[in-house]
Amino acid sequence: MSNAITAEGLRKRYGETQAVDGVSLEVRRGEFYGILGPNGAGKTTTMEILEGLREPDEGSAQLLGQPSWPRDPALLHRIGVQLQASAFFERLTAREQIRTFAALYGVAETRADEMLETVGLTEKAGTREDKLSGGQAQRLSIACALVHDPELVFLDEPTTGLDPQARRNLWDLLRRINSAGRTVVLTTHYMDEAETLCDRVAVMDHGRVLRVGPPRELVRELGVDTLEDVFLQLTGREYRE
Ligand SMILES: Nc1ncnc2c1ncn2[C@@H]1O[C@H](COP(=O)(O)OP(=O)(O)OP(=O)(O)O)[C@@H](O)[C@H]1O
Repeated sequence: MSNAITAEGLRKRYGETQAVDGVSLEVRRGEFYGILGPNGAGKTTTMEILEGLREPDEGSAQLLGQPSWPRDPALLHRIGVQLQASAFFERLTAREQIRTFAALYGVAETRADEMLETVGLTEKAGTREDKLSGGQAQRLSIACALVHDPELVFLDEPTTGLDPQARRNLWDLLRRINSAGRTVVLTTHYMDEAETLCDRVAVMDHGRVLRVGPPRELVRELGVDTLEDVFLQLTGREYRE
């Protein structure tokens, strides 16, 4: 079977900024894959190209065996993308939001309500999206990305802004999804998160992939103690500004 993702020679420039500068990577089916890098490393742009939301200037990506660009509507049912909270439908409650996403995918309302429960938002089901806290909106966006049980899920910094308990709950949820055979690709600024969840990580900086491997192997190869040390050694930078 083909990889979940195969990307070759991706490049993307915004004006003077070479955001992505020759990224090639492979994500296997069923893998939990992390993209790490300092601010501005090109993680989000790379994800957007992989998701088929952005056209690369050069290079190409295959998503579940299909070209990611031009966007193939048949792939939409098979992938889940966590959108920013600003992409919610205006003035709908949490329940209405996720039921709307469910309806777009032809998924039952009961499944939408279950997902709300899974991310701990049942009590907020009747709250309008603009009245949710940052962490609650974050969890709602993740629930919306997962409502149609996609084979491949993309999450961009999913636990940023969550309190420790919500973060653990989300880790459990992502582990369950992955154990059920789903492929998960995420970006994160938290090295403990990458170490705990990811089968392999790609460390990026300046639009390039510097190194790929299982966290523990990278630690061993570089002769350091933690993934944080790996990050520091490869990028020469702390992982947060
Ligand atoms: N739409 C855009 N227009 C112009 N420049 C952009 C755009 N999107 C990203 N950039 C620039 O491209 C570079 C890479 O940005 P990108 O968001 O991909 O990095 P990132 O690794 O996700 O960063 P962060 O961790 O801060 O989210 C940055 O220098 C950013 O300022």
